Formats: sequence, structure tokens, C-alpha cells
Amino acid sequence: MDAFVSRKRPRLSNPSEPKHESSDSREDTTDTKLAILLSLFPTIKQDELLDILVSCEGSVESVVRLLSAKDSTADTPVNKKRNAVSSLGMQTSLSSHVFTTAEDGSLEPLHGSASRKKLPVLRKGKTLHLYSPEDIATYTPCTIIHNFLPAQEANALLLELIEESKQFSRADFQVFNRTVQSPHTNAVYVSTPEEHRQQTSEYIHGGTYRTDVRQATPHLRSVSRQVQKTVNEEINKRIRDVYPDGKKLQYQSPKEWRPNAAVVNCYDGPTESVGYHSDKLTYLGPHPVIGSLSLGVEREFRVRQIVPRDDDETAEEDHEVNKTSPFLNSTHKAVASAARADAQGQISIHLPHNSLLIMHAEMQEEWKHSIAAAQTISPHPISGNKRINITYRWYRDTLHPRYTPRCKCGEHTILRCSQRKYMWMCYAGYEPGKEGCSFFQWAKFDDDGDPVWEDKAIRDKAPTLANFSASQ
Ligand SMILES: O=C(O)CCC(=O)C(=O)O
Ligand SMILES: [Fe+2]
Repeated sequence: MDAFVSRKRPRLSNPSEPKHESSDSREDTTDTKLAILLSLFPTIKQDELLDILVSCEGSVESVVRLLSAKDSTADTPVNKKRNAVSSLGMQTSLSSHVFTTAEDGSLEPLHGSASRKKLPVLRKGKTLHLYSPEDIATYTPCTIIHNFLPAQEANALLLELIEESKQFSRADFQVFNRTVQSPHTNAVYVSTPEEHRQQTSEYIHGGTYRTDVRQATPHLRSVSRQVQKTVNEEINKRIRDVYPDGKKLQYQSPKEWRPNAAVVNCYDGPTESVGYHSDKLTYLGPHPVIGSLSLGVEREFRVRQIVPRDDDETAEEDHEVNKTSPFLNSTHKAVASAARADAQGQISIHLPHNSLLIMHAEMQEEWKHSIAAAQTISPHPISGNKRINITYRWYRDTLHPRYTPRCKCGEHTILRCSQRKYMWMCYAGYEPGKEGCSFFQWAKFDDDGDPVWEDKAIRDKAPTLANFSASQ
């Protein structure tokens, strides 16, 4: 590649990035990026492309967008190629630019939106791409921190989890009365034998006990401590800077956020994904905060707001294709949900290697999120086509399954949220091949989101869960 790039290439890393990453892999990455750009823009000089690449902080996609946005109307072969490539999910880095993807897949800059504090109106069929941490914090209930771990530590964790992911499995779920497998694999990690026992014989997920529970690796636990510290700092900033009167939300826990489980997802290749959903509230409680670390291949995390008129929206992990309710059948719900995503538009947050995304307290009840299938991906030097994601979660002691109500089938109920009201419902509609019962009970919480149980026998039971990162 040195014949290809004649002058010394500048480093493209973010200034805040730790510097102990291998310089060879950096150089190769720059060469590859230049090669891609030269093939796309053969009329632009190599040195000019390099300068633009540097000014875009190493993001090929940002360069493609910039150059395509400048002159994307002429129907030349080069522009056709540029426009085709501009809609692909390539590696990106920070940019203050905000772009939307139109229905035909082309990208348009959205002028002026970054300076306004109001969410720009998302038009039908459009995807609004946000790149800068400031834009993401302003327009979504998320905070992103790039280059979260020292580079060596992120790489070591990625290597370890790629090895672990060979044991991961796919969850089964139901679509139109057929059982299908989740479009990615995962496993749950806990830190003590007691937590392992509880996760495999007490907590219910998708109507059954988990079999894929694993012992947290030393790297996972050490990273958990760092995630815990940062997430708590970011929660406090969000409360101070964003929430009304600088106060935590009603039902949000005032306690320190202490993750005690980690779901590790593996997306092998561009087509692996997860559909629009909100994370299960049953054991996390109302307004949970989730810390989500991305490693390996960059993918798009898409979010959309749940509009108030959606009277069937819930905060359960109801993948769009897997939605069931006592009132609508799954076909109706999947069609309605897909139509809503299209009608409202969506926001895309790019999650590069070693980025920590914090889903704040308002996220699960008010928004849905997904990992979109990509048309193409940029392979990562360590993981190839794979992306690893770790979501650190805090299972609340007070919502241990020993307390939560049982339905008429005698099974554990799930906590759902609709129209800002919480309820306990039969879980069975989520389990392949099972009919649910009509069990329904309003869920009551105190201001801090701990359940208020009417039954004194339940109130008297003592919580026992340990802390994920504290227990070694
Ligand atoms: O892979 C991700 O970034 C998101 C995963 C997710 O939404 C989940 O595990 O619930
Ligand atoms: Fe999720």
C-alpha cells in the first residue's frame, strides 16, 4: 500500500483516544479507506481525498456523504456509484453534520438542525443520522461516549467475547404462529454461582428459564466497574442538565446504578440484527438505565419515539414481528408497528468499536430501539464481520421473581407499560405454542420505582441480589 499513498499519512484517531493501539493497523486502515475513496471518486486527487478524510476524522462514510451531497443530482456513472455507496452502513466517526436518508436510500444534509434544541420533525420514510455526542444527547434519551476503554482493554475484551460467542445460542420466538430464531446470538453473564442459580431457576425470560447463563470473565467484570462509574456520572449529568427542575424522573431509582447482569449479543455479518423493541421492565423496573458497550464492527442503532396515540405500545421486549396482546393478533400488531416506524421516521446512531451508549431512564417507556440489518459493513481487524454488544443491566432486588404476581396459568407475570401506566400481565403470549390467560393487575410503585405490594407476606420477604461488578 505504500506505493499507493506516497506521503506520510497522519493519524486519524480522536485526540482523546488512548495512544497505545498498534500503529500498523491504523496505517492499513487509512490505506484501505483511501483505496475505497479513490475507487469512488476517481476524479479527485489522492492528496485531496486524504485531506478530506482527515477533516472527517477518518470517516469514509462522512467523506462520501460530503462529496455526494455537494453534487448528487447529475446522473453520471460516478454519481450513481457515489449515491449507491452513500446509503451503505460504512464505518463513521464523529461529525457535527446531521443527515437524513430518504425513501430511495440517498442521503441529504439536514441544515440547521444541530443548532436547534427541538427534535427536527422526522418525515415519513426518513432516517435522521446523528453523529456527534451533543446531537445524540439533545435529540434522543441516549448518551454516547466514544473510545470508552483504553484501546488495549477494548481489544482484549473483544477477543475474549468472540471466543465466548462460539457458545452463544439464538432465542426462539413466534412470528405469525410460526417459531423462528432470533436474528443474532446471545448469552447472559453473571458474577456469582448464586446469581447463576437464580438466573437459571428463578428468573423467567420469554416464558422459560434461561439455559445460556455464563460466568462473567475477569475482563467483563473489570469493564463493568468502569461502566458503572461512568453510567452513574452520566445519570447525574442528565438529571442536572435535562430533566425538569434538575430532579430525577418519577419512578426512576435514586440509588446508585449497580449492574448485576450483562447480556452479550453477537451479530455475525451484516444481516444479523435485532428488530425494534423496548427492553423488558419485569426485573429492571420502571425507568431503568442500561449501559451498552459496542465492540468490533460498527453498526447502526436505530431509535424511534413511541407516539402517545399508540395505545398498544408496551415497554416489553416485544420485537416488532413478535408482538402479541390480548386485544390484537400478532399479524395486526406487526403490520401496525412497521407502519408506525415508517410513518414517524427514525434516528440512526452509529456505534463504532469501543463506544459506550447509555440508554437513560426515559428510553424504554418512550422509545424503541433496534440494530438494523446493514447492506454492507467494514470488517474489524480483530473480529472480522462480527459485532459484540454488552448491555449491562441492574436487576432490582425488589422485583425478584419471588415477589412478582403469578397469573391464572400459575406462571410468572411480566411488567408492561402502556400510556404511562404499569401493569402485570400473563407472560404466556410470548412463549411459542402457548396461549396466554387474561390475567391483568395494575402495578403500583413508589416514587423511586420500587413495587408496592398489597400482600404483607410478599412485603416481608428480604431481597438478596449481589452486585455484578463488586462481587469477584
Ligand atoms: O446490540 C445492541 O446494541 C442492542 C441490543 C439490545 O437491544 C438488547 O440486547 O436488548
Ligand atoms: Fe434492547
